[in-house]
Parts: sequence; C-alpha cells; structure tokens
Amino acid sequence: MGRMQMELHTGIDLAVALIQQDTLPDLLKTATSQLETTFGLSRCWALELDLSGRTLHCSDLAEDGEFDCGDFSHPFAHVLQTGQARELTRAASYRLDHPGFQALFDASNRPRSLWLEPLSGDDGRTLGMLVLCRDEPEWAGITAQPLYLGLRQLLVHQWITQLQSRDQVWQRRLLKRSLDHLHDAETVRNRCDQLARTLVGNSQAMTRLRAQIVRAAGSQLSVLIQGETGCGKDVVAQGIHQLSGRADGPMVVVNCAAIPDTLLETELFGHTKGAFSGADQTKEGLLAQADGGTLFLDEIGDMPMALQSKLLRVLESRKFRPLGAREEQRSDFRLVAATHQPLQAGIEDGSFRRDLFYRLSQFPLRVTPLRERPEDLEALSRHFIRHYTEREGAGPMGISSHALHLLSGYDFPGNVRELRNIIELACLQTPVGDDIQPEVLRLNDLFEAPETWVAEPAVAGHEALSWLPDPDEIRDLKAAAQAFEAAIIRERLRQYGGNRAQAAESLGLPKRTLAHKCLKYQVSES
Ligand SMILES: Nc1ncnc2c1ncn2[C@@H]1O[C@H](COP(=O)(O)OP(=O)(O)OP(=O)(O)O)[C@@H](O)[C@H]1O
Repeated sequence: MGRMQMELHTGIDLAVALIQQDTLPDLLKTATSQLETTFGLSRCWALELDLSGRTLHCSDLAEDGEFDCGDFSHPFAHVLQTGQARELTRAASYRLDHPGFQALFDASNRPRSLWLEPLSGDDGRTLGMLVLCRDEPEWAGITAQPLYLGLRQLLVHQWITQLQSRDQVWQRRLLKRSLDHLHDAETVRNRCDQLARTLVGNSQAMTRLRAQIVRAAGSQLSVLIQGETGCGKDVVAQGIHQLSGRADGPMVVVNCAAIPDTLLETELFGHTKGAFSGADQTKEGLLAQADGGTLFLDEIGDMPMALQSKLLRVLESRKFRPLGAREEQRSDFRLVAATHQPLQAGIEDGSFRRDLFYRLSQFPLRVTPLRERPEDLEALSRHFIRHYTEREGAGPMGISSHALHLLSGYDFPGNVRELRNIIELACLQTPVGDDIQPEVLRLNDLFEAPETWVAEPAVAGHEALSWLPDPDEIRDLKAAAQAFEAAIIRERLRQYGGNRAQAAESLGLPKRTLAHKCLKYQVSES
C-alpha cells in the first residue's frame, strides 16, 4: 500500500470513529486520544467553553479544570480573546502561576512546548480549545498537515452537532417543564373552582385555604384542620377527600367527642366474636372500613390518652389489632383530623400527646373565623338562601344591603353554622320574591336559649313534658315558656311520625310557623 493510501485509510478510520461518538465528552476523549497517537504528542487536551461563555472546562483535570475567560494569569484567556493559535514554551509556562494551568502543565509532564488552538464554528460560536503537548517545538509540521486540518474540521463539525442536539434537549426539557407547569397551574385552578362550589367565599383567607386544600389533597400527608366551631372544618375535610386520589374510596367520619371513651376504641379497631361480654359477633372497625379511603377524626382533642398512643402506633405502622384478634390487620387510609380546641394547650397540660400532634399535623390547615372575613358574608348568605329555596321549593329571594350591613357588624361566635341558621330563619319570614331585611335577622338568638331545654332529647309519650322545671323554680319566664313550646312541638311531631303538615294543623299553626319554631328550638322530626 502506498503512503498516500495509508494516510487515506488512517484518515477514514479516524473520521468514522469520531462520527460514531454520540456525546460531547466521548467525542472530545476520542479526538484527543486520536491526535495523541496519530501525531506522536505526549499529551492532548480539549477544553470546553461552558454555556455561560465565561469558563473553559477541562473535564480530564479533576479539581482544577476550570479556567475563567477573564483571568489572564493563564494563557487560555488571551488565546480565546485573539482567536489566534499560539505556541507556549516550557520556560514561559513555568512563569504562569495559575494553579489550574500548573496542574495541567504538570499532568502533561512539563513538555518543552504547548500548542494552544482555539476552535470555533463557521458562525463564529466559540467552542473551546485544543492544547497539544510535545517536546518538539516545531508545530507547523503537524498543524499544516491535511490530516490534522481534516480532523480538526471534523471535530468542530461534530462538536457543533453535539451542542445543537444538547440545546434541543434543553429546549425540549424547558418547554416540557413550562407546559407541565401550565398544566399543573390549570389543574389547581380547576380544582379550586370546583371546591368553591361547596366551600364558598372569596376572601383572601378562603382563596388561600382552597389552594392549600388542593395541595393537601394531592399528597398523602396527614392533615390537621384547626378552627373554631362551625367555621367549616367538616366541609374542608370533605373537600380533601373529594379532590384526592381516594375520592372513589370510602370516607369514614368519626366524631371522637360524640362516642363515649369506652366505645371509641372498639369502634375504631373493631372486635372479634366473644372478645368481651356482649360481643356476640365479629365487628369490623372504622379503621378497616377506611381502607383505600379517608379517615376523618373530628374533635381529635377529645380522644382519650390511652387511645392516642394506639392511634400513633397505627399511623406509624398502618397496622392494628382488633379487640380479641390474634392477627394484626392492615389498612391503607389517609388521615384527616379536626379540632376546635387549641391542641397546644392540651399538650401543655398533658392531655394531648405531642408526638401524635406532630404526626397529625404533617399538613396543617387553619380555617379563619367568620368575623375575620366579613367579605365572605354576602356570598355565604346567598349560598344559604339558594339552599333554602331549593330545599323548600320556594321562589327566589335575595338579601338587602342593610341586612348585609347588619351582619357585617356581628361577631358570629357560632361562625358559618350560625350564619346559616340566621339566614334560614330569615328566609322563613321573608315573602317569596323579596329581599331579607334587617328586622328578620335574629342575631344572638340561638345563643340566648338555656342549654337545658335545647339539648333535651324526645322521650316517649307525655313524659316528654315531665322534665320541665318545677314552676316554683322558674327564674326566666321567657325561657321556660319557650322550653314548654319546644316540648309540645317535639311531642306532637313524634305523634305524627314527623309529619310537619299534620303536626302544624293539629296545633293550629301555619306550616311555615312550625318550621320556623323547629329551626329555632332545634327540634328535628325524628
Ligand atoms: N365556606 C363555606 N361554604 C359553605 N358552607 C359552609 C362553609 N363553611 C361552613 N359551611 C356550612 O356551615 C355549617 C357548619 O360547618 P362545619 O360543620 O363544616 O363546621 P365545623 O367547623 O366542622 O364545626 P364543628 O367544630 O362544630 O365540627 C355546615 O352546614 C357547612 O356546610
């Protein structure tokens, strides 16, 4: 084979190897080692200009491989600025005290001569630099060779291709990220809008709360909802469940304050048949029922200490043992807890476990009292009016600005629940087609009633009246008269099986008046 042919062969082999590299680091490694072997160099380096255009990187120099393009204590800055290749002698190299350059010089075994060659694309984009090292200072013998020129040209071409594809990957990634972001933002907005149908109110506090709920729903974290009584904690818990991935699963609600301490444990954990006297069948606990869904523990502050420890264990292991059972069971539920009492106080007086508090409040939510967000009054009032008219089949009604003004001066100790009651009572007294007026707003009313008669349950027969106070003991005639009225209505409703129309007729009252009184005295049909 002639020399020309040999060279051609070598050239083609080298070119093929370069073209086959599909990452920039591989390309640079291949090119430098080709240059070393083909031209008998003691060492060859490729320095790469970073994306900012301010630093040259030499990935083969572990620690010191960074060269600031504005720092003229190493020779590369000057070469990049002029765009001209140049030689650097050993003597000159010794005089440059840039640590990175000295490291490179050392790692090249301090050659007698270095050739620094800047590389840039046709469009002028600077790519980086080649540094060739050898002990023979005669560089033209190499750099003028067609093989060298050809390889350098091919290297530049491939380098640009690599950068372009890297740019494209970046651009695609950036585009995807911004699309994801847009998509996320839109989903969050849609969910907040959806939530606004049940969790009404456009105050800043409500808007923020809805956004937090959407975020909480998207996580698996335990949520602790704190807020005064009647401010909407239950609605918040429902919202979390509905917007979560568990919406198709069960939502099990337990009011810890409503279940006697002794029963709460068996209710939660369940029991086997014969676990205790009276346990004549196996009963699945609420923890098991919540599998795949959400467990809502309302009034968690009322949970007895002993049960708090057991709950903590369940939350940590997701396992529990029904009373009397040998085997442990597993349940995959998301816990949402709520309280109207500040748990911090419970922790301080030793009635609530601190570690449970932290475990429950992985995602804490606070519902603002209604008096601190008067902007919500109008939307909430209209929401409850609409509810009332739909439920009662009544015609449309509104609320006057005077009535709203009156509401905005009231402090709502019972929060939204109280507003709902006030509005419903007012609806009863407002002719269809009219607006609710200030006169029919019974502020403070529900809180005036003495507890003794409001909460009294219906009892069989006329005994329902027997608990009334002894006439001699009556100190408040209005309250006693109301209690008597409430007891009669409760009794009459019981007689007519909850039929309001018949009960009203039997008492000579319009149905609307009876409904009004039921609401006022919190008498239910059952
Ligand atoms: N933002 C709201 N939008 C619409 N209705 C609401 C809102 N907040 C509360 N309500 C309504 O007010 C009433 C009381 O709310 P809820 O039962 O959620 O309060 P709570 O904080 O759980 O009370 P408690 O502390 O007594 O358990 C419910 O009828 C509920 O639907």
